[in-house]
Amino acid sequence: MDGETTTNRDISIKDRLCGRAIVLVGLMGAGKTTVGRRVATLLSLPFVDSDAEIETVSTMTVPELFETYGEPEFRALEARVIARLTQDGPQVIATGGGAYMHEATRDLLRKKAVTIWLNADLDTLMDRVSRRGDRPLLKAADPRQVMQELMDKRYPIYAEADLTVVSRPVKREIIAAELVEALDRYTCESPRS
Ligand SMILES: Nc1ncnc2c1ncn2[C@@H]1O[C@H](COP(=O)(O)OP(=O)(O)O)[C@@H](O)[C@H]1O
Ligand SMILES: O=C(O)C1=C[C@@H](OP(=O)(O)O)[C@@H](O)[C@H](O)C1
Ligand SMILES: [Mg+2]
Repeated sequence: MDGETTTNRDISIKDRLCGRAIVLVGLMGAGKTTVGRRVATLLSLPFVDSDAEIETVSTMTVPELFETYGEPEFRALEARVIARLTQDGPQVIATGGGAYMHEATRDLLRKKAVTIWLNADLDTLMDRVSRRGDRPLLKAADPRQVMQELMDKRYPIYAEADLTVVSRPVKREIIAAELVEALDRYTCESPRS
């Protein structure tokens, strides 16, 4: 079977979501945007990326928002955008790496979503983020050190997500398939009516 076929199992997962969104959390470079889009295709669900949505509503890029208004304003906007997106029912939402650190966002997602942490090691993350320079937090003298500090601070919080999938240097289709399998198991074991 190819990686893009929607099966009866995938349709059942959608039913068992009972209106919840599938929300990907994790550090920059974990693959939330890339894998999230594939999972949405597999499950025939809409896909939205919170950074892209923020850029649409603000008509600014994420780096411009950080530069013009600072990180606290970006975080406030991010929390509002995610709160709105979770009203829209079953869909796959890729969040920006800092979104799940916001306590009110975590509380909301506990009720409205199945959350999945894409957990990657430092080498994998650095390899992936080094391809683009559009992450303001990494515009530092030692981006690897910044990433390590973010791992130390954020991984205990990401671990609160409903599910964890290990993101590693294998094809993105494999990670997407593992995520769907994890969702299948989880929605069977934790049904909601
Ligand atoms: N499984 C994978 N294998 C190889 N490259 C990947 C994989 N997942 C993501 N990438 C690449 O890594 C980079 C960061 O991925 P992205 O989805 O933007 O991460 P995030 O949204 O978590 O910051 C992108 O260039 C993407 O194409
Ligand atoms: O980790 C973070 O705080 C951030 C992650 C980015 O998104 P990705 O995780 O999709 O790279 C983006 O929201 C912003 O640069 C801040
Ligand atoms: Mg992303």
